[in-house]
Amino acid sequence: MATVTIKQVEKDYMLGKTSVPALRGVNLTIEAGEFLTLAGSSGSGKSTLLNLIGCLDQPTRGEVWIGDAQVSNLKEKQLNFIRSTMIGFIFQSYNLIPVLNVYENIEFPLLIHKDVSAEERKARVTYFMDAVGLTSQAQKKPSELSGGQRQRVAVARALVTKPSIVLADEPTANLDSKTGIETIELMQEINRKEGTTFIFSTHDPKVMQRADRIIYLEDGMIKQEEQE
Ligand SMILES: Nc1ncnc2c1ncn2[C@@H]1O[C@H](COP(=O)(O)OP(=O)(O)OP(=O)(O)O)[C@@H](O)[C@H]1O
Repeated sequence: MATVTIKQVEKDYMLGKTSVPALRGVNLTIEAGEFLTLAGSSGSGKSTLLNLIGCLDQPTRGEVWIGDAQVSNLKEKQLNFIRSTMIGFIFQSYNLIPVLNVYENIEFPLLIHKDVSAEERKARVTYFMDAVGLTSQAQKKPSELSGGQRQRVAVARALVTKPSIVLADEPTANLDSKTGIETIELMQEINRKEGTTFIFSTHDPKVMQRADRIIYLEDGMIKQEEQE
């Protein structure tokens, strides 16, 4: 089954009284387990599309489906449920909590999942902290880590709730090229192992080449697509 279906999606932002078209008729189907990137120059609509898939915003026209739910029809409570159970987010600026250590940052999104026992929580945090190679840094605060290590904490934090989709808006933008590619390779390894769908955006051609499918956006439309 398709994990994400985008049908004739348009998104306009209002800038004062002027309407700015950010997406202009996008159609896209993403299957479960894909490792896909959104490419395109600044302003082409990558973040807007990721925000719609992440249920952080609603399209002006058209439909966004996550699994079998059309998200534009859902109330805030149902959107919250989808966001917290089906989707993991990784941000350009990591968004870690400075006062929490590595272990606690990874654990944090699980604390609202009352159905996950303390034992299961510990097992999951331990598993994903190991998967991103940070077990030896468990007690460190984000300020004591390198950029690449911080982004690995963010990857583990996005995965700990076992979402079916992970969204990453320019996850390598603040990393040097080598660390950026290592981060993408880590995401790819998890994609292969866990079957999690990854959708990320990038400007960097070296990073984009690591994806199995590249969707090129231009002026709010899909211009071209490449598949490995
Ligand atoms: N909140 C907003 N209000 C008004 N216009 C916006 C808003 N967010 C985005 N836009 C406009 O929508 C268009 C698409 O922006 P978007 O951020 O989706 O592009 P992007 O490809 O992610 O760019 P970048 O690579 O710089 O992040 C741009 O013209 C942008 O200026």
